[in-house]
Amino acid sequence: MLHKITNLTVRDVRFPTSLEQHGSDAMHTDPDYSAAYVVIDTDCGLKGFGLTFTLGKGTEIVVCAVEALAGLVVGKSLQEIVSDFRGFYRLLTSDSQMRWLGPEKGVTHLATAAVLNAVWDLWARAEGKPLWKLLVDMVSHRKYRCWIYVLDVIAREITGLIYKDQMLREGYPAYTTSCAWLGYSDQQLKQLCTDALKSGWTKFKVKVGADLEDDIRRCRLIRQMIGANNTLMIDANQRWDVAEAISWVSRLAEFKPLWIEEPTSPDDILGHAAISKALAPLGIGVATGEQCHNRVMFKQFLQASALQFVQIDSCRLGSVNENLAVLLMAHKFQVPVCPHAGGVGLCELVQHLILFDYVCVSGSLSHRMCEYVDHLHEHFTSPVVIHDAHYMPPKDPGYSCEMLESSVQRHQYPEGDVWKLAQERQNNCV
Ligand SMILES: C[C@H](O)[C@@H](O)CC(=O)C(=O)O
Ligand SMILES: [Mg+2]
Repeated sequence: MLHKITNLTVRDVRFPTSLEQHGSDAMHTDPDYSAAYVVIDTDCGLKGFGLTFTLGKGTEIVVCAVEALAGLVVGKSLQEIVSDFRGFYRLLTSDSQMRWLGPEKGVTHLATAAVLNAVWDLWARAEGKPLWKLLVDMVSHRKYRCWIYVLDVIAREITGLIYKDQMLREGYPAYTTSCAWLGYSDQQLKQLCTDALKSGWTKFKVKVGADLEDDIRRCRLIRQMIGANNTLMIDANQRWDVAEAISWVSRLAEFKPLWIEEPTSPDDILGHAAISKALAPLGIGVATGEQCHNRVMFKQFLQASALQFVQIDSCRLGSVNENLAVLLMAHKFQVPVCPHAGGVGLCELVQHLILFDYVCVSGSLSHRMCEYVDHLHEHFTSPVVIHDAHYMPPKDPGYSCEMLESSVQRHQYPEGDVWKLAQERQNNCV
């Protein structure tokens, strides 16, 4: 069957997470976790679902960008796309008028991610496999032709499939960010840590960067809660300049964080290198990637030894195609990949990529773990399964991107019931 694509729709779906400060950090104090949600229809009735993640306002701009790309997708068949996926990736990212808006960064790249995520979902569904298994099988059949530009640093040899059974049995290790968003009270932090420890979590991330004294208090509290042997990470979401990052994190070194995440501007590669060098004697690494535009930036981060943990993002980079390139480069440079997840749908998507990374690329769990955030999974038709702080490999065909239609309708902005109600409340207050 050819699976000719007959239609592409995109919707602005938002969740009012800011009301309870879920997802808050030093730079994003009121995030409403949102998605530009794409559905691809085909002539045989099979659909592909994809999304990219945003924080509320501005999702409508990503929706416009997806609409601008739709004409490049509709009318093509799945076979046509996947038989030259590299060409299709270039088509989406190199349109001679659209590329001026990027290239391969910002809104247009988020839109590319949403569209390509839907295409990969469609492909995995057409093959009747979860996406991670489709990728693993592609490697065993030597069908990897999805990356460009970075061949100079890509490792060609890919390890075998010996780790698959282990993953199916035990799952992929995860850490939680859910206990310590910046807007949570100390009481809330304590309660959430207690619950998480009971559920088997051993690795925790805490938001920092707004106020040093607050950070010291919160890091002390969380370290007391989790004990000396569990793992702590800290995340500043780009709040500092380079010198400030070094002095601030040095003050937090007594709490033994494994990494400082996004200490400064995500574009400052040499700044990250300087921070990495200064913090290495304290045993603190630098992690970044959730706002790293593309594989070319990652290549330079790796070449400059500017990060010690690569945080791929399933919706920031150009979907699976570009994430594969980054996984291979990280392997080449022997830097562990610890994906960014959370948001809405990011856990659902990125679990496929990290499973592939373990089974076919890295074959190692040393200093490797995938982020987990305990929000909004109930809106997906195949939500993540976490067991004993591990991601259990998804079994359903596809890329786990499909949302419940009832959830999409309720949260569609601005006409969904959730937003109409919020608007009415606001009008009554005025
Ligand atoms: C605004 C988002 O919640 C951001 O804080 C997420 C993040 O940095 C992370 O999960 O890491
Ligand atoms: Mg982060």
